[in-house]
Amino acid sequence: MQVHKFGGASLQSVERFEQVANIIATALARPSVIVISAMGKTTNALEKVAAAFFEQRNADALQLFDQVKQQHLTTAKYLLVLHYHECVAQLNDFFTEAEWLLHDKPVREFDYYYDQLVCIGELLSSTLVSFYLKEKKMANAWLDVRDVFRTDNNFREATLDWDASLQQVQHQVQPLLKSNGLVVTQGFIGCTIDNESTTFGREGSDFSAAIFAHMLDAESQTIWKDVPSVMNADPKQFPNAMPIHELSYEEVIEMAYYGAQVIHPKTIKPLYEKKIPLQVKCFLDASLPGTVITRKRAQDLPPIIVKKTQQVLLEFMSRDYSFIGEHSVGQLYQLFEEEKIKPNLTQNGAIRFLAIFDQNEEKLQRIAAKAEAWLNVMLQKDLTLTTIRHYNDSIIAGMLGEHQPILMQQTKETVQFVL
Ligand SMILES: Nc1ncnc2c1ncn2[C@@H]1O[C@H](COP(=O)(O)OP(=O)(O)O)[C@@H](O)[C@H]1O
Ligand SMILES: N[C@@H](CC(=O)OP(=O)(O)O)C(=O)O
Repeated sequence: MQVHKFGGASLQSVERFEQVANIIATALARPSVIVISAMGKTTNALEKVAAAFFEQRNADALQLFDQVKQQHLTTAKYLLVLHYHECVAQLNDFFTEAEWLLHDKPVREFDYYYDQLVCIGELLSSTLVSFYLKEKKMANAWLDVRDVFRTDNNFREATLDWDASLQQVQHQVQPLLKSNGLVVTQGFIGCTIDNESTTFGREGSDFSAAIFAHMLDAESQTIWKDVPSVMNADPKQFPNAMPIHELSYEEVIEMAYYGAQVIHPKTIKPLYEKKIPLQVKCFLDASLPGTVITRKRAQDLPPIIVKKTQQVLLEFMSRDYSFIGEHSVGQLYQLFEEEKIKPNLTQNGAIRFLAIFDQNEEKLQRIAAKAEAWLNVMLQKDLTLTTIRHYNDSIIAGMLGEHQPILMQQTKETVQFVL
């Protein structure tokens, strides 16, 4: 069996739904599990709904949610004739799930409401895909993954209960695959034992697909993207980026760790453990070779560049020339954990500790305020963190130009600098 994942970009318009259905008709083996992300930028839109609700701007939240609703209803109208009413009935169930909550008052933490609302994106898009495949005479079973993936209640960064989830996969998914050939389900989301929805963190659908691949001993997992393959840099930032057709799990895990937004970092481990190849293919042209990721170490890789903009530097300095030792750094990491925020790069000096983060004004201000109890703290915004794997001197010189980096770290394989 195979696992295929279609991300938001592959479902951002009616034409793209048609392309996805063509790929499913022609390029997928049976049985396959099809893991679906939310349409286009729906997750961002639902994040705004959650924020408005939590600030008790219920009317705004309902209005923002209505835009999400209309977008899905319009898509259903364009895609479906035979199965239109059945599909709208299922979409309405999820609309009601969200609206029921949006009329309420928040009494729990933000992350809980975030997950209850944001998970709706995947439930809606997978419903559309499932009915559209039926419309195209492709039998399939739609599965609410919340009945299968058990997680803890660490909302927005849930941890999977592998044993409990494996049992559900065996009891529910395997029979569905046998009888239907195709199972359409959601990425990114799961559920606690108390029936509360959870999410695995932004862009977590690749990870969901890898969980299925691992548990079902898939022959392969394929992620369908809007790029020809994994490239040696984001082609949106570097138009001359080159395709890379073969990569090792290790290389991809490093790329993802440094912030390449092409594959979610948690995806590799479940595949690595079962030696399942990960393919990245282009949904715009399925005949392109794409990238195959396996245990095999690729030779002669070009420099691989990951550029993260909108970075913020927090500089923590000791007040009295005492060293910033393990204890102080440990306390800082505790603050980062409390705020559920991870530094992208750190550097420890005698009396200084530097940490680079993605921009998140509120969280970073809170960390700075708390750390000021024992340290001086400075914050610098609008920086760019560049990571180059397999670098050479000329590429570093070309990227630095006349600039002097604020921070630079270099190992044999990787150089990182902040400008
Ligand atoms: N090294 C890279 N190779 C290819 N694409 C990359 C790379 N780094 C970043 N990207 C970006 O990843 C995008 C595809 O991922 P994404 O938008 O998350 O797709 P989806 O949401 O559909 O899964 C591409 O459009 C590209 O801009
Ligand atoms: N919809 C979620 C999960 C996801 O993985 O999406 P995508 O596959 O489009 O990156 C997000 O946007 O974070």
